Amino acid sequence: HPLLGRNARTITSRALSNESTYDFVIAGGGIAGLTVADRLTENPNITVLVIEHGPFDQRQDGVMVPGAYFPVPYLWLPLSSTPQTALDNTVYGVPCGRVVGGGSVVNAMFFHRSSAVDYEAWDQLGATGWGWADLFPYFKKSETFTPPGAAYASEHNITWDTAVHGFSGPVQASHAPYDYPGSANFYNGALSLGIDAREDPNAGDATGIFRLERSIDPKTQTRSHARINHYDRVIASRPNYHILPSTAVARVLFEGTTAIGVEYTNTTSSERGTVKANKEVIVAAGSVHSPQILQLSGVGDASRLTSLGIKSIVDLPGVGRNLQDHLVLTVNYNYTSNLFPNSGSLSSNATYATEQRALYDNGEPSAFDITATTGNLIIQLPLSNWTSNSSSIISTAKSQDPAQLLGGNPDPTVISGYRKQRDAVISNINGGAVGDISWSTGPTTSIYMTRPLSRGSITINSTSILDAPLIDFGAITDPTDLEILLAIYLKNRELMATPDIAVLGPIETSPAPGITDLEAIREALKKFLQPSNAHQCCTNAMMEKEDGGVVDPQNRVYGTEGLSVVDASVWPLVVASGPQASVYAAAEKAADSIKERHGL
Ligand SMILES: Cc1cc2nc3c(=O)[nH]c(=O)nc-3n(C[C@H](O)[C@H](O)[C@H](O)COP(=O)(O)OP(=O)(O)OC[C@H]3O[C@@H](n4cnc5c(N)ncnc54)[C@H](O)[C@@H]3O)c2cc1C
Repeated sequence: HPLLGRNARTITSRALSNESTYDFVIAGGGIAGLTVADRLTENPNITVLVIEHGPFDQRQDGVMVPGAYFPVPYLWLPLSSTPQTALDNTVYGVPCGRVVGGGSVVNAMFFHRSSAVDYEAWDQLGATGWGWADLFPYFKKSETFTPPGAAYASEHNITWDTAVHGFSGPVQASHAPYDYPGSANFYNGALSLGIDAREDPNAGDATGIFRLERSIDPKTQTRSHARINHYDRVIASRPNYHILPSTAVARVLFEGTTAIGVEYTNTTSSERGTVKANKEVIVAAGSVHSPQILQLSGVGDASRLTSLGIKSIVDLPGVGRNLQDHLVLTVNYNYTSNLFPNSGSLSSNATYATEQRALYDNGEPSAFDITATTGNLIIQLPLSNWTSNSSSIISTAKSQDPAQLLGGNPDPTVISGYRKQRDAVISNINGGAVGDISWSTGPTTSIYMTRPLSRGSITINSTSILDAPLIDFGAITDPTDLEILLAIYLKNRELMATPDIAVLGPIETSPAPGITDLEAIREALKKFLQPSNAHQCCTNAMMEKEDGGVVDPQNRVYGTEGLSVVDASVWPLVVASGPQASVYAAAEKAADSIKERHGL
């Protein structure tokens, strides 16, 4: 092979010709893309080219140092939503990473699995073979977990179950060796409300209160991201693994319905070219951009694509439908007697910040070990633990007409899949978590709504990859979601009123200070709600084609040959935890499936 033998860290388009051929071409070098590239190139006879829209990061503090996380570099800018009809037509930013390593380079580094019931729902919805027991070995394979020291762990209520972790995988995972004193108040306040302490959320039950594991190398207290753990880690011995950065995959090239390569364009020089794939084109551009690439390639709703002048290769109306994310509501407080230090201290107290930075640089426990502005603890609960009103919320959910909710005359297959998803979500609503509360110990408490019933979409609006697609979160188009959010918000008021937290003197400043009328609270929540926590998924769902599905359980795009999708866009349902641990595990599983079908 002409490209073998070059141990190129990166490859430039000048080194490629339109005749250049790899076994696999991967569109998008984020978490899933680099995980799969790493596993495929374990075989020295297999060549892989990853084409990534963004550049390599420069290992600056904003990437590597948890406490220096804000402002976040390498976000995809500008990227915005369509006006959100249920939120007064407000337009919101769409947070995504655009860098080699994708979301793992810019995310808040929380690294944890969801409850088994979430993956069981995938399996039931058509992702056959993707249940908890199927994914479990891949969760272990993906991580090297380093538990904290015993004394520190017992002082800070950190517990874990060794049997469920991996100890030789690529992602370095650990607990922060530092915490603010207010965390104890949060923890004890939660227990006093009857919320269970979970020994280890990674064991199949991710409900209760627990300390968050992070994708951070405990030896250096720096981010373990996909470029480090699935590229830098192996590249010295992999001349068969190439990355072409700062280049957009413009479309997949077909011969009939067989994918034979891709067309790409440099994102700054607009230089264009094509490259061939012998065995497969693997799409891994994330849940916003993977459906965009498929649609631009003629894979999607045929009538929509034809109206833009794109030749239809396969009519798959589910491409770009089923967009899900976690919604975020920030509740702000002034504290009359908060403890020092807290998560606000790094920005408000220069002496403390200088002292903590010196400790960090010296390798000692420091506030810089914690992701800036976010707490170490989280509460995740099912609906019936947030509210005594769950049966009335379930009735609201059941009374909705799925076809009406989707809007825009959706294909009957998409409606059919949505109905099945709703049944699965509603039947588990008192099982797995539907939302979270995390108090940073400083001015902000974050409420996450992690089990939305509303659905959004990604739809191309031009024939160019350099134009953003229409991104419609469909936020709270199902009014049930607002009721669930309201329930969590009200529970948070109870939490803040427990003696352990009340002693700190929290005074709410937004979104609904002093308001008790429920309708007025709903309106206030809508004003402060963010439709995205950067956890977009599910836009190329692994479901039956008759249910609006896009890929089969081996990640292959229906109606095509040589084309697969491996990123979070293939999930049928969003998981009710930070997604990245599940993206790594699902990509490990996809890599095994690809190897198997090619006899590798
Ligand atoms: C700000 C932020 C904070 C987050 N915090 C957390 C957290 O704390 N915990 C957690 O679990 N999850 C978190 N996430 C989410 C998590 O990072 C994502 O779920 C995960 O990265 C998704 O993986 P993926 O492989 O599907 O896509 P990505 O990792 O997003 O990778 C997709 C890649 O494809 C590239 N691409 C797009 N279009 C093209 C194209 N046309 N051609 C070539 N390349 C293309 C993109 O540049 C990107 O690098 C966060 C995400 C963000 C953005």
